[in-house]
Amino acid sequence: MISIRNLSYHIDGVAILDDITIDLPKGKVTALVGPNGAGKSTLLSLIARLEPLQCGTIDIGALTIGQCSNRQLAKQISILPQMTEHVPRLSVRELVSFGRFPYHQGRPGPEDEAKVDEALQVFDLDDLAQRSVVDLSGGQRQRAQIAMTFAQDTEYMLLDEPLNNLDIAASRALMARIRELAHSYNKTIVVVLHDINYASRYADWIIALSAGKTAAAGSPAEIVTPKLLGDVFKSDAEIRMIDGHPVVLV
Ligand SMILES: Nc1ncnc2c1ncn2[C@@H]1O[C@H](COP(=O)(O)OP(=O)(O)OP(=O)(O)O)[C@@H](O)[C@H]1O
Repeated sequence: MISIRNLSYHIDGVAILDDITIDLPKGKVTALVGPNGAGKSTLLSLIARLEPLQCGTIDIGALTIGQCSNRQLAKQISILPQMTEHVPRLSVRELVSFGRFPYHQGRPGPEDEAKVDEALQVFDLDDLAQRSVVDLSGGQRQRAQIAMTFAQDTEYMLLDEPLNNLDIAASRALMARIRELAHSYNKTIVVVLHDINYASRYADWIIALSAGKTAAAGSPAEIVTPKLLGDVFKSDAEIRMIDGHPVVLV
C-alpha cells in the first residue's frame, strides 16, 4: 500500500497540493483523475521522489520516503514520466535494458537479460527489439518506455498518462495489461488518466484531485457520478451503467 499523510507542496508560495491524505491499495490499479493543473503529475513525482517532500509523509510498503536510499527506492518503485520530445538514440532492447540499471549498475547479468526478454515479450516488442527508438511510432515508443518501467521489476509502478499517443485498440490493450500486471503479478499500479471512461472501466480505485485537494476516492461505481463530473470537471455529461461500470456519455 502507498500511504500518504497530510501532503502539501508549494511552488513560489502557491499551493500545488494541499493537505492530501490518501491510501492507494496494494495489488490494485489506482487511477488519478482530475482536470488539467489539478496536481496529478506533481503527486506522482513526489511519490517517486523526483521532487523533494516539503510537508507530510509518504510510505511505500515498508519504506518511508526521505528515510531510504535512492537505490532502495528504485528497486521498490518505478515511474513512467509524461512523454517528452527527447527521444534517445537507442534500440528498443537497449532502452528496455535501462530499467535494470538499479540492479546491475552498468554490468548486466543473465538475470537482467532474462527480465529484459520478459518485458519485450509482455509488451509485444519482440519484433521491434532491434529497431531504433527514434524510428518508432508514438504509440510503439510509449509501449517501449512502459516495458522499460516493467523491466525495473518493482512492486510499485507509477504511470503518468500512459495512453498518450495510443489509438483505441492500443489503449484498451495497454489498460488490460496494466490490470493483469496488478492482479496476476500483485503489482500496485498508479496511473494518471485523462479519460475518465478508461479509469472507470479498468481501474479498481479512483482518486479525483481538484485544485490540489482530494475531491473523492473510491471504486469507479462510487466515484464516477454526476456530482463528481459537476464538481470536479464542471461537466453536465450524462452517465450510464454498462456491465457494472459507469460510462460517461461524451
Ligand atoms: N515548476 C513549476 N513551476 C510553477 N508551477 C508549476 C510547476 N510545476 C507545476 N506547476 C503548477 O502546478 C499545478 C499542478 O501541475 P501538475 O502538472 O501536477 O497538474 P496535472 O494535474 O498533472 O495537470 P495535467 O493534467 O495538465 O498534466 C499547475 O497549476 C502547474 O502550472
